[in-house]
Amino acid sequence: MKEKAIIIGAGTYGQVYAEYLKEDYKILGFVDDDLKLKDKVINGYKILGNIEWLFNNCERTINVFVPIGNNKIRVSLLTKLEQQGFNIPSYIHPTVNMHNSVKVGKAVYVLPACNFMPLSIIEDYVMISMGVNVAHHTILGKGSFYSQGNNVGASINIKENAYSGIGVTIMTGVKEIGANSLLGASAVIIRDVPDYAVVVGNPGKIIKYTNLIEQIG
Ligand SMILES: CC(=O)SCCNC(=O)CCNC(=O)[C@H](O)C(C)(C)COP(=O)(O)OP(=O)(O)OC[C@H]1O[C@@H](n2cnc3c(N)ncnc32)[C@H](O)[C@@H]1OP(=O)(O)O
Repeated sequence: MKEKAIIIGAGTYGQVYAEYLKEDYKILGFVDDDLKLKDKVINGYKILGNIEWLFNNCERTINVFVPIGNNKIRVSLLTKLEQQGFNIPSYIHPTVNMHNSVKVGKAVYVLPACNFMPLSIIEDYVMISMGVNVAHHTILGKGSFYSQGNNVGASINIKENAYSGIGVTIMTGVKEIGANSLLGASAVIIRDVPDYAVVVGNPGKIIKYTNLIEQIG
């Protein structure tokens, strides 16, 4: 019998994850704080209640997934769920090619057709969209996010909550991508990126320092 699962966030990512997760879990429905969604049914799944309802009413044996692109929101919810004793499994799509030396943290989400070379590390709460390639010895830091088609070189330390837009390339030779940094769509990163930097273009250049991570995803 399939284990039960609830998905936090009924937005587009939540709906996509429901389609993947239903292969392995009995999806009970979504939890969402958006009042407009109260009592609605989305793609066949009920909105069961808001986040407060989940914490106050659900058994701790339930599996909870939080496929929310906004790093700050995802990390804060997963931290609270973990502290409160909920199961927060990872989801790795069956087409993902991951060498058995790759270390995978808690509540890591990886969509189809990603490739991970030996000895790469995926820390807790990382979210990865489809078609992302990660070379050896690279560390994807806690709570970071990778949009579709990212190409990440070898031996790069990507720090917590970094956000990488669609089609980004991070060249081997780069040592560090800063915490809370944001790599714009299609950027080609050839130098280290400081914390909170927003980098765009080829070659990638810093356009500002800001906490855009608060808003994006
Ligand atoms: C499955 C999925 O949905 S995956 C979706 C993943 N999301 C993404 O990939 C989006 C990532 N976000 C971006 O690339 C955004 O453009 C950001 C965050 C880098 C910048 O956003 P903002 O702060 O709003 O910057 P804004 O739009 O004002 O642009 C500032 C300047 O940078 C330029 N710029 C912005 N983004 C890019 C980019 N990706 N590449 C090149 N130049 C860019 C703009 O043209 C503008 O230049 P100008 O000042 O000469 O006119």
